[in-house]
Amino acid sequence: MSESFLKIKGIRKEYGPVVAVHDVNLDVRRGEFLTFLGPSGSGKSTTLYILAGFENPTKGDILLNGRTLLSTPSHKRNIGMVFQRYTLFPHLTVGENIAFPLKVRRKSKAEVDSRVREMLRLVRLEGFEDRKPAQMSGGQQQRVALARALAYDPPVLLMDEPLSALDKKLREEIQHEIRRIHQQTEVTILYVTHDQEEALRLSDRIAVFSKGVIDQIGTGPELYANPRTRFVAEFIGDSDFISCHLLSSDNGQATISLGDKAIFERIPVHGQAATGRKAALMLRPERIRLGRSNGAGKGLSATVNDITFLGNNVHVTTQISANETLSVRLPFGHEAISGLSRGDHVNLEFDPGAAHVFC
Ligand SMILES: Nc1ncnc2c1ncn2[C@@H]1O[C@H](COP(=O)(O)OP(=O)(O)OP(=O)(O)O)[C@@H](O)[C@H]1O
Repeated sequence: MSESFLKIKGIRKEYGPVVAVHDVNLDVRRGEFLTFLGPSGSGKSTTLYILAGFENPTKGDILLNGRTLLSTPSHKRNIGMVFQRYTLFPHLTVGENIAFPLKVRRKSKAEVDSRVREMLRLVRLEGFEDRKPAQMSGGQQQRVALARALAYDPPVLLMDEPLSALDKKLREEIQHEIRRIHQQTEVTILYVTHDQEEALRLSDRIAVFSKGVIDQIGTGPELYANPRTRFVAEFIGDSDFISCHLLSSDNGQATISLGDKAIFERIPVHGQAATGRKAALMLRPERIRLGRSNGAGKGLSATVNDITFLGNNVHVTTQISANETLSVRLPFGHEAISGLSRGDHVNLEFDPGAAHVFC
């Protein structure tokens, strides 16, 4: 992974009055696994279709190794695709499906046969060569689709929600396979999903889409630890937002008050910070420390509302004011939970770096 070899420059796409993509800019590195993550309608698929050549942008350009792709028709772009709806040819066998893009490229029979065997090995489907797609499970079919897309060694592979039709267990299994295949082939992958867990599991970097633009791009841990917008904070990881007052802000760090007395300092602040204004404090449930209240704690006073057992975690909902709650997640067996019950008074603390203020 080094130099930028795929560049998306100022892409905009209008469908009549609908602006599907406003202004998307992206530098993709060779060998990178980059995921477009965002809610339905945020412009992920449209951006991918423009890369594939199924759609033309209203504005902007796409460069592969410094040369525009827009003048090259879709079938000549040499880009692999695995789409949820871009299914296998039902009348061809698995082997014939994988061989198809090679035959189109007029490869010799010996080359086709050896490449089909290699691809079947890569997706761990040796022995399935003569089956028809209908005789295979959904997960196996997607692995064949992956083999077919990779057969001619494309520099870039586009995947649009390829696993959305599969159940959770199978999805995880194929995610694992996709990761292994990416590491083995070093193909550059652009992957679309609206599932944050899938994005975090697979990607080197994630581009978070919102309303036709990329709100933020970074590795999973970067987006989780340093979300620049409230939207990204809500989309990656779990979070609660409570209202606070901004007392002062300096150099990207804020001092805030919560309720009447609790004051917190050095909290990263985002947006147009205006002293004296109301803002939203974001906290992750797993970054809050919960202790028994002795009335002298320097954190937030709260009352336990509910305790839910979730397997390896325990989720504690606390009431911090008449109409605001805050969730705390603790590992099962944590000493803070032992003997804890509804109605107990507790003290909640967090490190300044574990919180964010959004104005
Ligand atoms: N052919 C089209 N004609 C008109 N509007 C379209 C067309 N294709 C997409 N749109 C609109 O553009 C916006 C972005 O759509 P797009 O499919 O790119 O979003 P997405 O993030 O991929 O969503 P999903 O996860 O639901 O596929 C949506 O508002 C959609 O309705």
